Amino acid sequence: METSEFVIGQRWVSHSDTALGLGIVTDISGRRVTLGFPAADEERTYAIDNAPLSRIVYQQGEEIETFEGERYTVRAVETIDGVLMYHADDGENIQPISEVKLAGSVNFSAPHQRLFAGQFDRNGAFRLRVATLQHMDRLRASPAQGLIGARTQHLPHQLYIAHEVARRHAPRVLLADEVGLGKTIEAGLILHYQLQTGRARRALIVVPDSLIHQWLVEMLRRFNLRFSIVDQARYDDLKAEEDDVDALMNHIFGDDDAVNPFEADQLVLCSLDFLVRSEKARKDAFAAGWDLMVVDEAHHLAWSPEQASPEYEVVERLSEASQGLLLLTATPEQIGLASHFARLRLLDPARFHDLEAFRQEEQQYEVINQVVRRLQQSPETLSPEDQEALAGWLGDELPELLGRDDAYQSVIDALLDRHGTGRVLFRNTRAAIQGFPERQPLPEPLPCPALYDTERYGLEGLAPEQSVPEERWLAEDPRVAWLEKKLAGLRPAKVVVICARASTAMALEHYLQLRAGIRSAAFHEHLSLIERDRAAAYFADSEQGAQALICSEIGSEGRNFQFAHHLVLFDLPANPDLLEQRIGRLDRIGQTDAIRIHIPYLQGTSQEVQYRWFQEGLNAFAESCAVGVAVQEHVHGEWQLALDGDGSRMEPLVAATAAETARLKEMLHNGRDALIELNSCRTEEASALIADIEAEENAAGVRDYMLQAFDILGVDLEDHSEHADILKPGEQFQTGMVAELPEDGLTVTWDRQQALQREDMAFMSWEHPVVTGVMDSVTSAGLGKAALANLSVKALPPGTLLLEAVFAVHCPAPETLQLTRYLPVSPLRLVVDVNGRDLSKALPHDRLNELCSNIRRRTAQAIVPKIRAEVETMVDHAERLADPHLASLRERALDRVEEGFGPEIRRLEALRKVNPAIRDQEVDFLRDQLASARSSLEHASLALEGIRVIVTS
Ligand SMILES: Nc1ncnc2c1ncn2[C@@H]1O[C@H](COP(=O)(O)OP(=O)(O)OP(=O)(O)O)[C@@H](O)[C@H]1O
Repeated sequence: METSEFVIGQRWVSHSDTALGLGIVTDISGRRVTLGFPAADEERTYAIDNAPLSRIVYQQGEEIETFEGERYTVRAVETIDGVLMYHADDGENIQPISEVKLAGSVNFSAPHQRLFAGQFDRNGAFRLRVATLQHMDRLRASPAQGLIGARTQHLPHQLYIAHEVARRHAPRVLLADEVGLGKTIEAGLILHYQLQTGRARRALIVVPDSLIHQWLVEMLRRFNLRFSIVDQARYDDLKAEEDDVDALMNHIFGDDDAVNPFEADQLVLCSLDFLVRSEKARKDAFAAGWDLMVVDEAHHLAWSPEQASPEYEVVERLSEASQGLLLLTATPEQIGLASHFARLRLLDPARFHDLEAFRQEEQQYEVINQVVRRLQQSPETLSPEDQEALAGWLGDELPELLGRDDAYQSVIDALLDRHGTGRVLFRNTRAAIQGFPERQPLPEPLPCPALYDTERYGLEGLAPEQSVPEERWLAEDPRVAWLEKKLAGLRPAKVVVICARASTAMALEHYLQLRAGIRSAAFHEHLSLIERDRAAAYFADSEQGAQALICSEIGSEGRNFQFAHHLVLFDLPANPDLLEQRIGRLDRIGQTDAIRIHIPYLQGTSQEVQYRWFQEGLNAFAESCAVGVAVQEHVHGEWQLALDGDGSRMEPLVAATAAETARLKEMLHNGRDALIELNSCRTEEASALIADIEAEENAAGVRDYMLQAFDILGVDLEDHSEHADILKPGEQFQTGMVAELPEDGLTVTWDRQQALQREDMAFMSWEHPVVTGVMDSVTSAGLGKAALANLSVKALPPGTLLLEAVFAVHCPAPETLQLTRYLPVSPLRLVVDVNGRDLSKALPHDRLNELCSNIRRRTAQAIVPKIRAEVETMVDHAERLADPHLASLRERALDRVEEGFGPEIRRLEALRKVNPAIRDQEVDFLRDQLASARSSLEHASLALEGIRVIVTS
C-alpha cells in the first residue's frame, strides 16, 4: 500500500521504532500524518512522503486481539472507505470487527509477519541469527559445555572430577584432594557447570572468615561468578530495609514475609563463624533454600557419637536445605575417623548411617583392590575364587555386566560404585599427579634458653613463649634472633612464617617491623577481613611489598602463597595434618621452585621431639603424609611420653612411627587409596575431555562470531595486542543487547594462556557472560528474524523470488530437565522457490551470504506488500518440507533421552539391591525426569526462526 493512502482509523506500525506498537491514524493534514500509539501512550507526526510506517493487514487464519482483550481468528477481510473490516471468528460466531478496535500492542513473532510489518533487518543480522542458532546447537550438545569458560589451566584431575560430579543431579560429594591441588577450582568448575546448564540457580558458599575474600575473588576472576557476601553488617542493612509496616505485620502475623537477606541474591558467600554466631542469620540461611552448597575447610566440622560441634550442626541443618552439597577438605581425617564418617553422612545419610559398619567396610578395601588389579591386568585369567568374590559383591548383576562390550571396565565401575566411597569421595594425591616441586627440610637446632626451663616439654613446650611475657621471649628466645638473621640473609626472597598462635604472630611481626627493620605483615584471625586482605596483598606485591608474612595457624589456612619459596615453621603443630596444611600454603599448583622449609627448634624440648618425630618417623616435611593422624593415634602413648620428656622413648617412638607409617601407606596404597584413586581421575577420559574443550576453543572461532555480532550490535573493536582487543560501545550501539559491556570499554583476550597471565583482561570464551548474553539477546529478540536481499546470478531470471528459512526445534519443558542436551536447537535450513522446489543443497547458506546484497530500505518497503502472497506461499512450502524432519529429530531425541537416563536408572536400581549408597530420591528423580522428558518431547515442534527473502535481479 502506498503511504499516500492514509485514512483516519487505519492501523500502521513504525518500523524504526517497533516498541511503539500498533499505531492508529488520527489526523492527516497537508503532507503530514499523525498517529497515536496507545500501547506506548504516544503520538507521532510524520511527513507522508517518507514515513517509516508499514500498513498492518491481518490475513485469513491469523489471530487478532481487541482493546478489550478478546481474541478472534480472521476469516475474511474487506475494506470500507479505506479502513479494514475483519470478519472475525470467536469460535462460535463470525462478527465484523473494525481495525480501529484492535489492541495497541503487537507482537509479530513469526518472521514473515515481521517482514510484512516492515520490521526487517539487513542481511548481516539474518546471518548473525543463523550463526547464533548453529553455535548454540553445537555448544549445547558438546561434552565441553559448562567447562569452557573457566580461566584455569586444563588440569586432568580437576576437569575429570568436575565433569563427573557436575553432570549429576544435586551432586553431594567430598572433594578431598591433597592440599593445594585445586579443590576450590574443582568446586568452581562444578558450580559454573551447574549454573551454566540451568541445573542450579541458587548457590551458597560457606567458608571460614579468613577465606571469604579469596573465594569471592577466585569465583569472579576465574569463573565470572559474582557472589554477594552476607556478613553481619550486610545482614543488618538488608533487614533494616524492611519498612515499618512490614515489620509490624511480621510482628503480628509471624515472620513469614520478613525480608530474608539470603534471598536477596542467588549466589551468596558467607562465613561459617557468622552463621554459628547468629541464630537469626542461621534461620534465614536455612529458610532460603539452595540448589548447591559448598563448604570449605570441612575438617573443622567435628562430630563424635556423643557430641556434634556447633559448626557441624549448622552445616548439617544447611545440608538439609540444599539439594547439592560439596564439602572440601584436604585432610578429611584431621580430627579423626568419626568426624570423617559424619561428613560422609552429611553427604549421604542413607549410605553412611553406622560408624562401626563404616570402620569394618574399610577392612575390605584391600581385597577388593586386589581383585580389581587382577581384572585390569589379565581379565581372561581371573581365578574361580575371584569370580566367586565378584559374584558375592555384585550378585545377579554380574552376568549382565560381563555381557557388555566393555565388560571389565563395567565390573570395576560397579565395584567402585557399590563398595566403598566411590560415589561420594574424590581424592587426588601429589603422587598420582606428579610434577610438584621438591620440599627441602632445613632444620635449625637452637639451644633452649633458661627462660623456658619450666616449659620445656609437653604440649606447652611446642609453644613455650605463650607462658612468658612478650618482652622476655622476644629478647631471649634464640628463634627470634635466628629469624631476624635468616630473613636478612634471604632478602629479598619472600618468606612465609607460620606459628601456632595469633599472639605470637603479632609479637613477632611487631618486633621484626619496628626493631629489626624488616618489612613484614601479620596475618591472623584477629584481623578484620579487609586488614587480612591488605596484609596478603602487601606481601604479594613483588616490588614494594613485605618480605615476610607472619601467619597464625588458622589465619593462613586455605591461602595461596605459592609465589614464595621459603617457609619458616616458627613452631611445630602437634597434629601432622596441620603441618601439611602449613606446607600446603606454598606447596600448591603454581609453585615453580623447590620449597625450603626452615625449622628452628629448641634442643632438649618437645620441639626437638616433634621435629624428629615428623622428620624421622613420618617423613612429613619432605612428603605429604596422608596417614599422619592415623599413625599418631596408633603411637599416641609413646608419642605423649616422649613429648613429656622421657628421652628413652624417642628411639622406639621413631621406629614404631616409621614402621606404622610404612604399613599404613602400603595398606592404603593397596586398599582404600587405590580404590579412591581409580575413581578420582581416569586419565583417558580426562584427556578426551580436554581434547573436546580445546577443540571447542580453537576451532569454533568465538572471535569470528563476536566480530560478526559486534558489527551488527554497534560495538567498536580496537586492536590491543596479539589475541587481545578493546571493546567499546560505538555510535550505533544497541543498548540492552550486549550485557556487561562497561561504557568506558572492556579489554578482552581470546586466548586462554594470555588470560591466565593477564587477569586484568576478560577471557572471552563461549561461556563468558558477554558472549552468552549476546547469544541470548539475538535469539530472544527479533533481530535478524526477517531480511530482504538481492541476488544477481545468471542462472536465475530477474524477478525470481526465493526464500531461505531457518527452523529450530522448540520444546517447552522445565529447564532443570536439561532437554536441550538431547534435543539441541537443531537448526534446519531450507531454501525454496515459489513453486516449492527445494533448493537447499544447490544454494548453501555460505554461498548465499557471499552473493546476496542488501536492498535499500525504501525500495524494500515498496517491494514487500507486492510480494506478500508469494512469500506466504513460500513459507507454506518451507513448512511442508520441514515437517517430516520433526519426527526424526524427535525420535533421535527420544533415543538420546533413553540412552542418557536408561542405563543410569538401571544402574542405580541394581546398586540399591546390594548397597544402600543410592538414595531413593535419586532413583525416583531420574524416573520422573525420564517420564517428563518423554512427554515434553511429544510436544516438540519446529518453529520458523528466521527468513531471508531473496529477489533476483
Ligand atoms: N587449573 C588451575 N589453573 C590455574 N591455577 C590453578 C588451577 N588449579 C589450582 N590453581 C591454583 O593453585 C592454587 C591452589 O588451588 P586451590 O586453592 O583451589 O587448592 P585447594 O586444594 O583448595 O587448597 P587448600 O587445600 O589449601 O584449601 C590456587 O592458587 C589456585 O588458584
